[in-house]
Amino acid sequence: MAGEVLKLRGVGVKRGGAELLSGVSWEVGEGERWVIAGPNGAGKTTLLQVAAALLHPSSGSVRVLGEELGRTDVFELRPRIGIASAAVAERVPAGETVLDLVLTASYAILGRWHEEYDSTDLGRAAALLEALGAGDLIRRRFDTLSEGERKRVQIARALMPDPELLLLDEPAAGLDLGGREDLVNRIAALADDPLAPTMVMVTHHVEEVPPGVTHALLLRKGGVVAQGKIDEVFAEEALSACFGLPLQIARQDGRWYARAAPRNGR
Ligand SMILES: Nc1ncnc2c1ncn2[C@@H]1O[C@H](COP(=O)(O)OP(=O)(O)OP(=O)(O)O)[C@@H](O)[C@H]1O
Repeated sequence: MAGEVLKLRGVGVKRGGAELLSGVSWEVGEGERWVIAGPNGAGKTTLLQVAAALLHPSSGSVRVLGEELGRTDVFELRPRIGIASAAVAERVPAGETVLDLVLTASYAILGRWHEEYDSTDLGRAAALLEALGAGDLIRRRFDTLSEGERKRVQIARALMPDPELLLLDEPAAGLDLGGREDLVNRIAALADDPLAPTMVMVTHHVEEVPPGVTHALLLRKGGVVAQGKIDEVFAEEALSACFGLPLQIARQDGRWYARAAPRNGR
């Protein structure tokens, strides 16, 4: 395998008596593009939070970018990881501008204070927003943006610190069809870019998986159903077991489609 980016061994997470994850072992190599898929409540966000060094597991071991959680300063580790998630978006201070939201990612903080940013920082933030199709939003307040605009700005923020690991939690959730397709294309461009960081995205919908994703992990009830190369994992048997219903899967032009298997030939 290419250089190791994530290594989880027997990871469990318990909260309030509930087992959110159990026995999760998973390795991600440098340059790989992963999707974590599974039904509501499967533990996808929890797993991403562990990978982001935002959540410490109750059991097992986690190594992120060569650092063992529990034995490393997570405040030094976190700026090496870019994350876009609803949990981050919810904590954006009222009135924060798009530019400040992207800039503050350099310090892995939310809310501009008295930090200094130079023209290189400003140029990078502007270029990233431009690349995500959000260049004209730079002076806007984040809290006035549409859902689709917010998603693109969040990805620009996640990329700002030039992370070694990029984590996207349901990047297309809440988008209309045009917005979803636009975002899938933008993530596909990232996935294709050999200079882009190792990437892990979470989704419920196989239709949201961009071409260029190389690996998949299927989660159900906190446990791994299947993981490995996407062509092998996105098979009818494994996806049906993961989502708990018989599915038919199709692939066209690098995109995946799923529907419930017809009953009685209908
Ligand atoms: N603090 C908590 N205490 C108890 N249960 C929790 C807590 N936080 C999350 N859960 C439960 O853990 C399970 C996994 O949650 P998680 O958000 O990781 O799932 P998910 O796969 O991302 O779900 P979704 O697709 O619906 O976003 C859910 O059943 C959730 O209700």
